[in-house]
Amino acid sequence: MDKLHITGGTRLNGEVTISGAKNAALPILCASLLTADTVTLHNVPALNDIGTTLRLLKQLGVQSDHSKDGIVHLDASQVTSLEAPYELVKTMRASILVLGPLLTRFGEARVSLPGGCAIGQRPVDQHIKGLEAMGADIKIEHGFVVAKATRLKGTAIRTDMVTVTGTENLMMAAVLAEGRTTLENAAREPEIVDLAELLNKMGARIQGHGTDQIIIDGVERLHGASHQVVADRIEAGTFLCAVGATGGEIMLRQAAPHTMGAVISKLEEAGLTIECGDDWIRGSMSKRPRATGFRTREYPGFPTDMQAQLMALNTIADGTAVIVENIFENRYMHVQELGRMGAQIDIDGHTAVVTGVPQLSGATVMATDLRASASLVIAGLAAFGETTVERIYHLDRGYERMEEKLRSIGAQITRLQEAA
Ligand SMILES: CC(=O)N[C@H]1[C@@H](OP(=O)(O)OP(=O)(O)OC[C@H]2O[C@@H](n3ccc(=O)[nH]c3=O)[C@H](O)[C@@H]2O)O[C@H](CO)[C@@H](O)[C@@H]1O
Ligand SMILES: C=C(OP(=O)(O)O)C(=O)O
Repeated sequence: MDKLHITGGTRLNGEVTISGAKNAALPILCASLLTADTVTLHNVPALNDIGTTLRLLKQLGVQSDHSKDGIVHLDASQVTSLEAPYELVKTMRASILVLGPLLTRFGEARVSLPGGCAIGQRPVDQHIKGLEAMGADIKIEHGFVVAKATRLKGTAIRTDMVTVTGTENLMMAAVLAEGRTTLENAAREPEIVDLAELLNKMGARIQGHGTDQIIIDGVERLHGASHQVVADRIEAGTFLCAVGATGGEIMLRQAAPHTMGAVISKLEEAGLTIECGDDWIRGSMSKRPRATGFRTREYPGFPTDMQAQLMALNTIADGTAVIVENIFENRYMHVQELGRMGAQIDIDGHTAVVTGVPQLSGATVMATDLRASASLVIAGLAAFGETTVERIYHLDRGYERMEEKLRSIGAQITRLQEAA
């Protein structure tokens, strides 16, 4: 299993190109199942989760190629299987996103209950409830969601909570359903807007994406389209936290600052100077960070996927920050590892109280999930001495060439490859 070795204490300076968003690219790849024509995607990041999704689609019969420059062509004209097996689904939450497309286009699907980051229970009851409301017959059998329908029928669906992949699955199911579907309490994340824009290019009739009420008028069939995946706001936020922790100046290219309002304003509160253009962000830091409390919320609130990284910045801040994680019940697994580096963090239920220390000290730590891994890298970059981050396969699920990008702006970070 690969590890990262970091020598901390170097300021970061330079330019980084932000990749396409994992959480937009994954549903968009699954959307290719909705048409027999070719879908061409640009700006698809080279990540383990993308590889897993392409393998899953291949197993269903979808032909694809992923070029080095991030272009993927997908052809779902010959779908030969309607089953997503456990082996391909176990590591990745987003694999549940083949359920809606398969069911609505082929009337049947058998999808293993998904894995993904172990940050909470993460049931898929709202996906199932919504599809049942559209007329699907669904059973859970031997760890699989087994769904059947003749043609799904549009209806009004109100999910009990705001769910990102739930909204995506139901939106994809609704595009080929008979009549109008209204999704109430819908998620408003930029990745949902990106998916809806692709679907509309394919001939879908979706309105209201980006608001909490999405209206979808079903059509008989969709056609091929070409689409550029939106920039990864979490990757961009992670790099800004890194420069906030080490000091220095970073220019992020091909970023989407309009999707990052809550993160940018918290980072400014922490002391970074941030300037933005349409597709770039410049962030600089020349002092010790200020303690900055926050509560995670659905978009446009502060994203849970940035909680661990901003916590890492708070560990060396001046003052005490109160952090509340509202989305997932088990998303503080980085706290113990940050503690090994000298961080002072107390947890009480959903609340973490971080008392900043002047300096962290390097240690061997273990990554437990994707964003937890990123927080340990940030802590290692800022710490005095050597840090080894173990189990970085989590990081490889969601960050494209992270250590190369960090090295290009001056970080002393290397990957230690070990035979499995
Ligand atoms: C691939 C992808 O896009 N992953 C993102 C997606 O995950 P994901 O789509 O899994 O997250 P959800 O928005 O669905 O989850 C929000 C909350 O609702 C609960 N819930 C959700 C669905 C359901 O049927 N029942 C239920 O109880 C979840 O356990 C969680 O507590 O949004 C999360 C919240 O922004 C992000 O952290 C993930 O990075
Ligand atoms: C939690 C995440 O991913 P997933 O939903 O794929 O587990 C994430 O991207 O931070």
